[in-house]
Amino acid sequence: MAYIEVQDESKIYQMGETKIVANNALSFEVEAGALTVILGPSGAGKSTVLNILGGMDSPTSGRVLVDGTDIAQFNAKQLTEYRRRAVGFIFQFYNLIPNLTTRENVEMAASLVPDALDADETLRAVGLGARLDNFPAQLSGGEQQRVAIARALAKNPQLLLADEPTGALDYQTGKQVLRLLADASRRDGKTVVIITHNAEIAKMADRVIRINDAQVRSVTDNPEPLSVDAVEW
Ligand SMILES: Nc1ncnc2c1ncn2[C@@H]1O[C@H](COP(=O)(O)OP(=O)(O)OP(=O)(O)O)[C@@H](O)[C@H]1O
Repeated sequence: MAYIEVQDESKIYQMGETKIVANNALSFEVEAGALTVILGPSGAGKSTVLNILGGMDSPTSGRVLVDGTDIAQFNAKQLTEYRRRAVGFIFQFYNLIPNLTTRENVEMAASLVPDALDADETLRAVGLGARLDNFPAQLSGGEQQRVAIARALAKNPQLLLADEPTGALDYQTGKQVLRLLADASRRDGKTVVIITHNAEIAKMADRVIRINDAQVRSVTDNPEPLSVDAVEW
């Protein structure tokens, strides 16, 4: 059984008289420990499905099995527990707390779970050992995104979800961030899902799920995913 099984998942937003079908009967699987990219243009429905996988939203219909449990059926309390314990979420614009230091941002996330990793060690592992007492505004965009990755990793979740994690970063900095996410899968066995509109980034994935116009258009496995260093855009 795959770690994630999305079955016929639809999400419809009702805006007054208008219905917006953001996800239209999506079905796909994500394997445990693999690096999966969800690829598609702006408006395709990628963030919608990632937010559902992250327990931040629920589908209108369909099943979303994560490690054998259908999170589509979760009530608000169960979703809160799931978000806290099972998922590390990385946003395009980092979403750090501006008046907490790097260390405090990571410690706060770590305090949500019983088996958290040490905040300082996790920050050292992403190359930020010298910036523990800095505030987010004192860091570059790439450094802030690395804090956000450390914050997600420190909770030690099985699942890492990243929504356009390199979207606000330049090429070299984006590569550093992708390298950390690839290591989380390849070295640490985390299940990593990255959404992007960049087809080049998809070449580093074990599996690429293409979404367009609210539907899954293809699911392709890369027998030989490229290393981050070989990916160019
Ligand atoms: N909360 C919401 N209320 C109403 N419509 C929404 C909501 N969230 C998303 N949508 C709509 O659903 C569709 C899919 O949006 P989504 O953000 O999932 O796409 P995306 O592929 O992630 O795009 P982008 O890369 O631009 O973020 C869009 O038409 C969007 O306007």
